[in-house]
Order: sequence, then structure tokens, then C-alpha cells
Amino acid sequence: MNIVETRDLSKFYTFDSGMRVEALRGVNVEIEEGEFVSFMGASGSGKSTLLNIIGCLDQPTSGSVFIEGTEVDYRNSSHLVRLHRQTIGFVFQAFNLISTMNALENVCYPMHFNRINRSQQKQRATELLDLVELGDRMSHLPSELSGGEQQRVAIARALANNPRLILADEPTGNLDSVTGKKITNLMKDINREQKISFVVATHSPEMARVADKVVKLSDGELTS
Ligand SMILES: Nc1ncnc2c1ncn2[C@@H]1O[C@H](COP(=O)(O)OP(=O)(O)OP(=O)(O)O)[C@@H](O)[C@H]1O
Repeated sequence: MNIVETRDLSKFYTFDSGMRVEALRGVNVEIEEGEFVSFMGASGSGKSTLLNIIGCLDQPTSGSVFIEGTEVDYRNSSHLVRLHRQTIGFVFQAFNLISTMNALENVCYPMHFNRINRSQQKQRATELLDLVELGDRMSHLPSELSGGEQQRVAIARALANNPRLILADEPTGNLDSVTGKKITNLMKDINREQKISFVVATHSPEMARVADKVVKLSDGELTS
């Protein structure tokens, strides 16, 4: 079964001047459950736009998105909240950790919204921080961690609510190449071991190397 399918997806921005930017034009993508997929293409080709629409952070101008076989209703906020709480996890280029919370609290945070009790939150967050090899840094604030360590906390946080799909926008974009490679391998290991689907918008050849499938975009259209 496809975890994600887009049908004839378009996104246009229209400005008062009459100018129109066609960020996506008739995009059809299929992502199978358990697949690791990279979106690649030049800057401005539409990678983030496509990822944000699949992740329900933005809505299309036309076309549709299906997540686990169900069409996303972008006007139904409770449907979108449910997808964010139960199905989709996010990893961002700039890590986006909460600066006043330590690593453990950052990983616990998404679990509040699923009404998981405090001790279960702590137990799961500890397991996830062990998984990303940060078991000894749980009480550190983001500012006390390196970029690679912060991204590992962000990956643990993305896993907190047992998502079936992780969307990552340039997750290695702020990291040096050695650290970027480690993060790439960590994501691939999680994909392989936990059968979680990953979709990554990236310029990184390393990420393309580990991907099951590379989706190439050019000027808002698929080229492969
Ligand atoms: N909010 C917006 N308003 C107007 N135009 C936008 C907006 N967001 C994106 N665009 C335009 O849509 C196109 C696709 O942008 P997008 O950010 O998806 O590209 P990208 O492939 O992710 O680029 P990069 O690799 O630089 O992150 C670009 O021409 C961009 O200028």
C-alpha cells in the first residue's frame, strides 16, 4: 500500500502585481509504506513546497493528497491535527528544538498532545534518546549540544508518537559532511529497522545514495 500518493498536485502563488509563481505543476508521486524517498532538484524547484503539502503544513491550489489511502481534507483541522499527532513526524534543517527545554523534555513534548502520562513519556523519551546515542546527554539544553546532537534529538522527537511517516526538509543542510553522513545513516537505520517511511527534501548526494527512490523536480514538475 502507498503511504503517500499525490494526484495532479499544483501550488500557485499570485501577487497583486499580477505575477504568478507556479511552485508545483501537476505532480503525481507515489510513496510505498516503508520506502525511503529523496526529493531532489535545484533551489526553487518545489521540494519544500511538495513536502509541506504532503505534511499538511500548507495546502495545494488544486489536486489531492492521500495518506494511508485516505484523502487529506485540508479544510478539516481535526483531520490535520490527527495526522500530525498520530501519523507524521517532522525533522527540519534548523532542528527547531525548544531552547528552554532539555533533550529529554524536547522528546517528551509531542507526547503531551496524545495524553500519554508523564512516566510513560519519560520512559519512551529515554529509549529514543538511547536509540540516537544521546542517553548521556538527556539533561542538556539545545545550546549545550552540537548541531549533529541537536538533530539527533530532533529525530528522537519526530519518533515520539510512533509515526508511520517522517518528513525531513534538508535535515543535513546545517551540518558538516561527516556529521551529515552520520545523520543520513541514522535515518536510514531507523527506516530499515522500524519500517517507518522517510521522505527527505535534500541537495545531499549521500541522502540520494541511501534512498530507495529519488524523485527529481525541476521548475515544479517531476522529471523522473
Ligand atoms: N510563500 C511563498 N510565496 C511565494 N512564492 C513562494 C512561496 N514559497 C515558495 N515560493 C516559490 O515557490 C518555488 C518553489 O519553492 P520551494 O521552497 O519549494 O523550493 P525548494 O526546491 O525547496 O528550494 P530550496 O532547495 O532552495 O529550499 C520558488 O520559486 C519559490 O520562490
